[in-house]
Amino acid sequence: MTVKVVLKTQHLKKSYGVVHAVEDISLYVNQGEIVGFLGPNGSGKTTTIGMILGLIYPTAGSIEVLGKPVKPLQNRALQNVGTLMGAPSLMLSLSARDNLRLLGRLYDNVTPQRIEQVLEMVNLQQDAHRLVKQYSTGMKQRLGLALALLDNPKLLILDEPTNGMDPSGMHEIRLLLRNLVAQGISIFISSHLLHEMEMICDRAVIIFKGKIIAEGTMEELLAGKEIVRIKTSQPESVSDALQGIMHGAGKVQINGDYIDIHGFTSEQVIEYLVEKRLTPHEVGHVRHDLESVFLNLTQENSARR
Ligand SMILES: Nc1ncnc2c1ncn2[C@@H]1O[C@H](COP(=O)(O)OP(=O)(O)OP(=O)(O)O)[C@@H](O)[C@H]1O
Repeated sequence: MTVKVVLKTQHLKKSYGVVHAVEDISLYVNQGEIVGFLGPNGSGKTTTIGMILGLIYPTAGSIEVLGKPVKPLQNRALQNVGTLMGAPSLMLSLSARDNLRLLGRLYDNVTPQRIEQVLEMVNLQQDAHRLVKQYSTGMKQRLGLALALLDNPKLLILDEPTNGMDPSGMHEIRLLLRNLVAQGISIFISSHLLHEMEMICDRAVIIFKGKIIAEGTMEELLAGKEIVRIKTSQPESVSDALQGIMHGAGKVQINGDYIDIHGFTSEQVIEYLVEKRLTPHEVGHVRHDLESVFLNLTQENSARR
């Protein structure tokens, strides 16, 4: 079975005078995937999404959505795309249902049944009659997603949709997005909330200063990069000795009585310790999460520039 690509950018670039907001972004989203677009503030996520949505003219590069090229200010390629950028624009003095009715008028096929369907998809039926000004941040974001879903999109493009939400609100959005994917919708989602994204996404593209610095499935991004943690009563001298032997490779961090060693396997660390006749109290591993992968990558890339 061939995998269908629902979003593809090639060598996308955007400069504002001397500011290179996006330098060379080539990425793709396969049908049925949730792909995270991750990067720190100012790394170029919103600019990239603006170009994908035809809102910003690229300086160079190409974009294809659902097999059609995206041309700025022409929305033909974006007919089957739903989007939510940050906090949604809502009519606070209307109910959620009336917000959906109002926006539904912009589309040809939004029936009252479809409105009830999207309310159900985002789990807002019980509160659909309430004024939106009484809604929590999480409920407003869910209503924003309902608006994005109104026209039956095949692809959702979400820019920081969980910003400002508490853990329970994020949990709901997480379940909701996984549910949408199970129904055949593909999702491209930007965020700097790495822990959240690790739980939501199938794949991630990590950008830094406008360029991709890593991409892959969560398993690929987290694989093969163990942190070895040793416990010792002399962390300073053990750390100095390790750094001396490692010749600048890897990274050694002291945390109280513990030393975390990045970039080496536990066998290598034990070999080094034996060589120096150092005996730690314990040698173990710490689980590598997306946040530590990300921090290491951004530190490495900052050092290189
Ligand atoms: N209209 C503009 N004119 C000049 N520079 C801009 C403009 N828009 C964005 N930039 C710059 O481009 C870079 C990327 O910004 P962008 O908003 O795309 O990043 P981001 O990853 O979405 O950040 P955040 O997470 O803070 O929203 C930043 O340095 C920003 O200051």
